[in-house]
Amino acid sequence: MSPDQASGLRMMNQQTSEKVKVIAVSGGKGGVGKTSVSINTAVALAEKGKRVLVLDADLGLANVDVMLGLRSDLNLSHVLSGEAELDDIILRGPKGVGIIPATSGTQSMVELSPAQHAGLIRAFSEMRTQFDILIVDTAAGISDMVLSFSRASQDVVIVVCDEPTSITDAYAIIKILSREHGVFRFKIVANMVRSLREGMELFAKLSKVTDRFLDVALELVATVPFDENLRKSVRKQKLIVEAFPKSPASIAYHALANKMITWPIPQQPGGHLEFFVERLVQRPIYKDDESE
Ligand SMILES: Nc1ncnc2c1ncn2[C@@H]1O[C@H](COP(=O)(O)OP(=O)(O)OP(=O)(O)O)[C@@H](O)[C@H]1O
Repeated sequence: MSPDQASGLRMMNQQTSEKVKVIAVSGGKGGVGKTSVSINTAVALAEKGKRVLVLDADLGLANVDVMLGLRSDLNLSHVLSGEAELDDIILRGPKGVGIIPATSGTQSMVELSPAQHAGLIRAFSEMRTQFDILIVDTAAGISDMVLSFSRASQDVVIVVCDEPTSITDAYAIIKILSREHGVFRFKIVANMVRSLREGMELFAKLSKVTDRFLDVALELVATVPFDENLRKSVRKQKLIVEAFPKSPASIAYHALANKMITWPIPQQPGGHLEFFVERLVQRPIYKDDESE
């Protein structure tokens, strides 16, 4: 770490005296409902009085634009290049939820130049926006970027739906994160299910393969029903938790938000945001070339 980065982290330590919870939402396969889970749960958390930031690392701004009608020409890449401050690029969504549009490129965080590393750390350390919870909506697939964000977060939520490709992709991301990045605990959201029972069966299917081949702990943290009102709310450019607060999926997002609030923040130095940024730019510590 360069002296510049170290001083940036120290500064962040002083400024972020309050602990921040960082939660990554991944899934492997696209279209499983990561963004819906991230944004709706973020708004549900905000309704419960939490200050929430969503880092939209999902490819492009299309999602946020379509779902919330928000547009921006600036994203994280402008922050990394020093053209903008993090505070300048934060969009305000419903209930004051802050949204950081990430870069739409596929550049990996571990491949950032030293200057960009320092820029990222400085950007977070100088951020004036105060918040309690950072939700990182990662991109589809298992790129380095997705892996770095997941590794750097305190909790990794994996969204899965009952399709063979979704289960295979969820397994693949859990495998890489556990074998190569030292992440062993995963919180599973069963999405688009028809009943609680179907959600539990889906969880059981995934657990069966992970138990057999991997040394990981999975926990089912939410079962989100298939809900037509999601599509209807997208058409209204509103979130379902706003447009249809009593709808089954909205109720599930609120239940997940209630759980998130209870997830402990580790007492290690990792409780703070600087730990997130430090880990984001670090190379993987664990390397296991064994393959199945
Ligand atoms: N529980 C649900 N019931 C019905 N439709 C859903 C549900 N969850 C998500 N969807 C719909 O599925 C589509 C994909 O959802 P979303 O954009 O949240 O997925 P994603 O995993 O973020 O996808 P990508 O990574 O490709 O952006 C959207 O049209 C969304 O409205």
